[in-house]
Amino acid sequence: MKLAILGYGKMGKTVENIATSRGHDIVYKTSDDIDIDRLKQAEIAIDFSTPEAAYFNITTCLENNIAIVSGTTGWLNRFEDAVKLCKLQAGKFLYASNFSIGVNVFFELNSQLAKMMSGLKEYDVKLREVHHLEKKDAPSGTAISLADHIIKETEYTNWSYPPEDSKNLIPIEAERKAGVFGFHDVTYNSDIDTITISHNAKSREGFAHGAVVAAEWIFKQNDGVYSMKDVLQLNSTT
Ligand SMILES: NC(=O)C1=CN([C@@H]2O[C@H](COP(=O)(O)OP(=O)(O)OC[C@H]3O[C@@H](n4cnc5c(N)ncnc54)[C@H](OP(=O)(O)O)[C@@H]3O)[C@@H](O)[C@H]2O)C=CC1
Ligand SMILES: O=C(O)C1=N[C@H](C(=O)O)C[C@H](O)C1
Repeated sequence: MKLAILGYGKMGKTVENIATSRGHDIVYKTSDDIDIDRLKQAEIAIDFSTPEAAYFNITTCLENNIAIVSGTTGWLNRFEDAVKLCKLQAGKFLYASNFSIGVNVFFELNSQLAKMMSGLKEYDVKLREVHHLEKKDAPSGTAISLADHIIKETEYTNWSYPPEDSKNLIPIEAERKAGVFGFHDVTYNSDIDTITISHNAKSREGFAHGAVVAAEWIFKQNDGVYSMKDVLQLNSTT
């Protein structure tokens, strides 16, 4: 594929390595506003930019008939607008708060655990995420996805960050620590015991590999709005 990389930072560079090793051509990469003529040389774009830039990057791709895969977090208040534009343009758009296979398995586990815990009122749930010091947004997109999946299966109505003491809200704690690529845990606590599930990323490779696999996958699909669930087809009951 002829690939554009929008956001040539830590993730953009990792995507470049993996995409090149899988035989793709990087025809355009930028850490700045898009040059549309150069973007149009690509068949598909992968965006790992900033919360401020992502919506513009995604919509620019859709308006120019370039399939777009985005992993940028912290811009989701505009997600539905991007979906509408994708449908209007008959484009291809895939977003994931986390592209790693392990986290997508963890998402399934989290949903199944939430379903099991939903009737057990003696337990309270809490989420925690730890990331490197350069991360711009908090809480992480992955933590928000985990919270949204729990809300679907339980009577919690929303999440809180910074954590609030409320029965209806899932508290999310965020910590910033040098060298952490991405750690998430979900804990159910009662007076009797504690249940915790966690995921720890050992590098950025899993995120970048998942994004390139998602780009290869969407390249072959008809127009539409897709997620990693569509790409991975994980065998789950949720
Ligand atoms: N979904 C997933 O699996 C993952 C998602 N992420 C998310 O991806 C995003 C990027 O993460 P990371 O690579 O670590 O961050 P970096 O800060 O290392 O990279 C972001 C890059 O975007 C550049 N940038 C700034 N403005 C624009 C613009 N208008 N268009 C294109 N690029 C621009 C920045 O340039 P400059 O430095 O000059 O400002 C920088 O090079 C974050 O939102 C992060 O949460 C990260 C890992 C996995
Ligand atoms: O900024 C990061 O590094 C990461 N961001 C994503 C998020 O916000 O969930 C995914 C991963 O945890 C790494």
